[in-house]
Amino acid sequence: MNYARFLTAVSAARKPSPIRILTELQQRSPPSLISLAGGAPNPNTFPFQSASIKVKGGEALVMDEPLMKRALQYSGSYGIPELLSWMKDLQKSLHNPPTAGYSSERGQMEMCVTTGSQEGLCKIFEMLVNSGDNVLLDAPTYSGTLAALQPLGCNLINVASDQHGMIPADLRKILERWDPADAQKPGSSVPRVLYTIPNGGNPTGASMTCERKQEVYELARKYDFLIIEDDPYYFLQFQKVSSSDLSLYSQRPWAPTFLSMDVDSRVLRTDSFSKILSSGLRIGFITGPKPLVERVVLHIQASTMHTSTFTQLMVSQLLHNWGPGGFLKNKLIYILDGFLSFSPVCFVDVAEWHPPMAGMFLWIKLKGIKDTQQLIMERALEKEVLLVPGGVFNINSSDPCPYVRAAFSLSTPQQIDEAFRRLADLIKDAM
Ligand SMILES: Cc1ncc(COP(=O)(O)O)c(CNc2cc3ccccc3n(O)c2=O)c1O
Repeated sequence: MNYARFLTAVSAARKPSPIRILTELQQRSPPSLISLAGGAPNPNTFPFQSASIKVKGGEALVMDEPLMKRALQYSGSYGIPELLSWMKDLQKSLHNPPTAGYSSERGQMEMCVTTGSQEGLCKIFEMLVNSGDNVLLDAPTYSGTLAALQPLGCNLINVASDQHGMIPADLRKILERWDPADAQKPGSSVPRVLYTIPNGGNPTGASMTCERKQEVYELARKYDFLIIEDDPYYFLQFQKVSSSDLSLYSQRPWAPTFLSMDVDSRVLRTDSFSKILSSGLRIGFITGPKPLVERVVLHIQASTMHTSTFTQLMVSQLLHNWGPGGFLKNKLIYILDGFLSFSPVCFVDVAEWHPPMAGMFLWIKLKGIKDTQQLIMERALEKEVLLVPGGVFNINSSDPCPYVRAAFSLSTPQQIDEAFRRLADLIKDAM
């Protein structure tokens, strides 16, 4: 793969930070090394001495004095080694990416820790998207992605989707505007990036089938574009997995990921611990070709420097205590029966929806309502119910949109029923 043609001028201009090189050199050196190089503060001056964090149903995480000094100090921009190696093992076990065995030049699988997958997305977009570029994505889509992409001045091209995710036939029809042979030509307008949320889409709850992913990947090969697989709801797929035995993952009932079919090293995958361990800890991961992950890390060096060392160490201790099998056993059970059995009678005559396949959202079309913005932002609060008007998930948020997004992660089944009873009243009043 010729990655140079995918980089923005800003990303191509980034150079390794000399200070960060020294930090990483020091971290790889024996304790006998005396460094007068890095401008790191002396942890003996820090007020925090140790910590013990109680874990539900498991052993406490202990940070004794030496570990606390490390936790409070600068660390490497890729992420701390023990967390990265744990995640690399998990990615290889779950997705068996062809790129794991590639050379660096061929796009060997590499990873870095990000401060939430939101940071990862933001830095990936800054690396790949120039003003005026054509970017493919299924809409509606995550409003945080639109917020990161639209200020870059790119041209967002909406690929139709349904309850099974992006529709390859529509993507093919869009791409027929271009000759694939032009893709590598300088100044070509052939799209170079496709963004999608393959599981438990936000806001739709839709998940892509294996067949659709394969068709999209073949189109990516034909027109030579990169795929950004934003998958924070991967572990929130409702089809139960019978075993936490990693070796069985190749037969798991879930559709394979784009990462697992990436023979060309053209997939950048963002994962997140927000929906399964903690959203406030801000831990995400990028998995992708080494030449591209390296450039994201250069941006991290010049911005956040690295994700909190303390947070990374805390999560790493938990994951090592659980082991990969324990992690999957602990975190794959995410069934909100209350919502999945959701079918309040009061609601079916005023709205329609598809049951979500994963994630935490329901995408609801309100019958007889042209645009939900005013209904939700002005009238819903009177009825003491709040949802997100669907327009915020569309490329043109001012276009009328009859949908609302409901999140079912924070409410009890009883609260959900009551909320929809109130919404049904609101819709009937409005009609
Ligand atoms: C598809 C997709 N990709 C990336 C992210 C970012 O997750 P991170 O790993 O935590 O950075 C998200 C998070 N989505 C949301 C976050 C959120 C935070 C506060 C309040 C509301 C929020 N609502 O509504 C959201 O949908 C997502 O849905």
